[in-house]
Amino acid sequence: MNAPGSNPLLEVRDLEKHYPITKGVLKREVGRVRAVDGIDITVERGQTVGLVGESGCGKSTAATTILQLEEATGGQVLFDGEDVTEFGKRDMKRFRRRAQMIFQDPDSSFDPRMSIGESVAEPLLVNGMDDRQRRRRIVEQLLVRVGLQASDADRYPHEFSGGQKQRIALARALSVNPDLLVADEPVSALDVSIQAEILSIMEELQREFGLGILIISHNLGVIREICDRVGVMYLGQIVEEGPTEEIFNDPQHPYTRALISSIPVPDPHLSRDEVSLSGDVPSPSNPPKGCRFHTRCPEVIQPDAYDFDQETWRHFVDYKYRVQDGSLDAQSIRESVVTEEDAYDEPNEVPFEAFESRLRTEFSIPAPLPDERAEDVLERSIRSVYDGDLEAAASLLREEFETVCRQETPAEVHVTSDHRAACHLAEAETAVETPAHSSD
Ligand SMILES: Nc1ncnc2c1ncn2[C@@H]1O[C@H](COP(=O)(O)OP(=O)(O)OP(=O)(O)O)[C@@H](O)[C@H]1O
Repeated sequence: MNAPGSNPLLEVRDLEKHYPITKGVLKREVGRVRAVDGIDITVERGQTVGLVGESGCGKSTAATTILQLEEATGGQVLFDGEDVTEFGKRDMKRFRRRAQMIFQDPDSSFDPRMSIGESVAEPLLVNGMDDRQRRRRIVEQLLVRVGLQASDADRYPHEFSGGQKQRIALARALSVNPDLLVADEPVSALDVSIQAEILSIMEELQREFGLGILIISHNLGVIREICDRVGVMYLGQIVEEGPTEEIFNDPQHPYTRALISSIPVPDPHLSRDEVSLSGDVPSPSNPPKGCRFHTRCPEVIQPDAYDFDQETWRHFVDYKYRVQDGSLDAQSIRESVVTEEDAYDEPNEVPFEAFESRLRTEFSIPAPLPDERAEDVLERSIRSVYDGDLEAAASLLREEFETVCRQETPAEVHVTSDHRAACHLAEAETAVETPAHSSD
């Protein structure tokens, strides 16, 4: 940890990596893929910090941008207090030694023609250690340190299993005595039985070398195993961040809750209510307005005027968004009625009642809705969909069923002094618990 007043090992501030989307021969920029869209994360010496989220949330881009393997489009990466994004050649070389990375696929990390000894020694050579025997001694010590044998230095990558190769990758990363290790899905390509071994070696090495580790994983189980702190990433942003135990025991963001609920329970007799998330992560080239998670959030907030059962409300909002983005296909609903009911031969023979009933079944929307006014608007919107006028349906729904989750971007709130989350629900709760905040 830091001496008072000294800088954290790594401090990422408002980091952005946007990829331009270009068109035509002139490569005119017509949009941006917001892969990383303003993240803050800190890694102290001797600390392990996890970055977790589904595939496509921007974790790998965050890692490569932090390490300057890709140029940031905004923000700062402070390493020991110095802004890495402004480093010249010499400082960059020093940074490249002090901050090492290991990847998911240990196979791709090695040149099959080089012996393990040569591969592990490579960073030493690049950093100017010309003494061959000294290099060899260090390599042998490191191989033993990661649970292999000194004589393995003379063998070749194909002679090792995936788990052994990941141990060798660790030995190589540590050969130059780094301060920071960034590990991108270091165990997800390995058998579950081997994963625990690699994680425990990482923990031991971290203690021994006083390393700061940033570990990236889609697997919260892995993160819980070894991290002191966790950042939960969704669509290029960190939606919740805090000490690991707090994140697991008192998750504030519905996305975190959904990820936690999907961790497999080892004992099949123990059950947990798994929160299922509908659909995939939306495209970062056109992220949803307001809270980016609202298009999939099981806890999306209802307008004050309604008191729907939450699941019904979620299904209802799914219907609304499908109407609004124009992806609801009335013809396929008619066709499915024809396929399932003998009464009709052609899609255009399907009457409104059968169409409506099929649509409600598809979206799990009960008939009628418990609220009369809502039922009236819903019914009129389904009538417009039936008539092929999605525009009219969309405008009816837009006016009636708005959620704060789409209307407003949630502010980041501090649940405790070092646990933050960006969700309207967390905002409401902290406002109740700490009234002083509301008057700020
Ligand atoms: N070079 C690129 N050009 C355009 N878009 C990119 C580029 N690299 C990544 N992306 C996009 O950025 C988003 C984030 O990708 P990234 O690989 O960082 O996510 P991830 O959370 O690490 O997912 P995974 O675990 O699948 O690698 C994705 O939508 C991806 O398609």
